[in-house]
Amino acid sequence: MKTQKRIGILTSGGDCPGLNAVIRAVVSHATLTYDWEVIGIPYATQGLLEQKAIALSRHGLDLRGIDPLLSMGGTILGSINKGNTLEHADEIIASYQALALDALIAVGGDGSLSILNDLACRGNWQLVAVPKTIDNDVALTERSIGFDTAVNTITDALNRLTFTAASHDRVMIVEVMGRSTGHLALHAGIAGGADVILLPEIPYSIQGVCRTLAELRDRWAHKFAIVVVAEGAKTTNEVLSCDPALPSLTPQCGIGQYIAEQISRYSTMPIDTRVSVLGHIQRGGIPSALDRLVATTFGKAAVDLVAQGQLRQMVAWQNGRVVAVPLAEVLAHSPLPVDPNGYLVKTAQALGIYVGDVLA
Ligand SMILES: Nc1ncnc2c1ncn2[C@@H]1O[C@H](COP(=O)(O)OP(=O)(O)OP(=O)(O)O)[C@@H](O)[C@H]1O
Ligand SMILES: O=P(O)(O)OC[C@H]1O[C@](O)(CO)[C@@H](O)[C@@H]1O
Ligand SMILES: [Mg+2]
Repeated sequence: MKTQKRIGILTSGGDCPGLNAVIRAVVSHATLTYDWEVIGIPYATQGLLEQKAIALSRHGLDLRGIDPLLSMGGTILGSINKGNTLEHADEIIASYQALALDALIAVGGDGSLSILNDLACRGNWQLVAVPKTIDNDVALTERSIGFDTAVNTITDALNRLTFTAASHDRVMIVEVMGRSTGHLALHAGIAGGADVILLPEIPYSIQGVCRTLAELRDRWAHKFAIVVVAEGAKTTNEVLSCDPALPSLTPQCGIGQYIAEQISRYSTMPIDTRVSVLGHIQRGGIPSALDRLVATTFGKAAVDLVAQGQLRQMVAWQNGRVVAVPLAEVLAHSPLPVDPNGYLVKTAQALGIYVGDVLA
């Protein structure tokens, strides 16, 4: 039996490919299967604060029947990863009632979901969460929307850099995103054939990096190399990853530039380095087939959770299936770090890739 509901959907945190695909799935399933009304809240908590609502319909953005949402990057609803949410918490909580919502589907990463979960607990909202983030650091799910596309983007960049590196016998240092975790660096580094992968979870030493580069050259006549460094990587000495005392670096300098300086300083042989900071290119592009699939199945499952009254749950990808997990448990274990003794790190080491100084 159908029960008329009015549900909201918002996207929060850094944008990523696949957000529009999840919006499409939620709107399709909620309207076609359940005959509910779906409204989009623009700019996450900012839109809630301002009580903004956009009516969403299954073919609302079509042009001559062509549906752009499945393959469009970014989010048509807009997103924020900063703001005055805490200051205006009471007003935001009240907006849920003012907008006459029966439930809210929040698509976000660990930061946003934690904020929204607090608001939901205080306001007794009917909240269902969908994990998205290129960082893949949301716990209890093997996949978050956007990660696969970002890994593909980085891997493509590594392929391109490999041939120019080889042509000039250079060491290419590629700085990638990930905040406090190294999932992006590790996955793309392995897939893109990196020689060195530096992660926040496994401290590195510059001696270890230089030793690897020397061995490549001396033992294998391999005169070029690819170094992938996560933006949050740390040294074994716990020193700041970016040394403001170095003349060419500003306090906000990237770790990629810092590693290049360190290689030049500590390597016993002359090494020509170049640094590429992939930046927000990693958040752009059309979603991969896998991200579209994950987004679509997550969107469908989130609507079903609302229908079943299973609230404060997050949809999750586990063992090739979509399941529901308690949001509080997810947040207690997020951001999820790379396991330094996990199979991916062991695979990288088995192939001779330097991944920092892992303690046995
Ligand atoms: N809706 C929001 N309102 C205000 N601040 C936010 C909001 N969403 C995120 N932030 C801030 O940004 C921080 C980092 O969020 P973060 O970017 O990690 O978002 P996320 O949801 O985890 O997604 P992602 O990690 O993919 O960007 C949060 O801890 C919080 O301080
Ligand atoms: O949009 P901003 O504020 O530049 O955020 C950048 C951060 O967001 C992410 O892209 C996703 O969390 C991180 O990998 C990166 O550190
Ligand atoms: Mg996050």
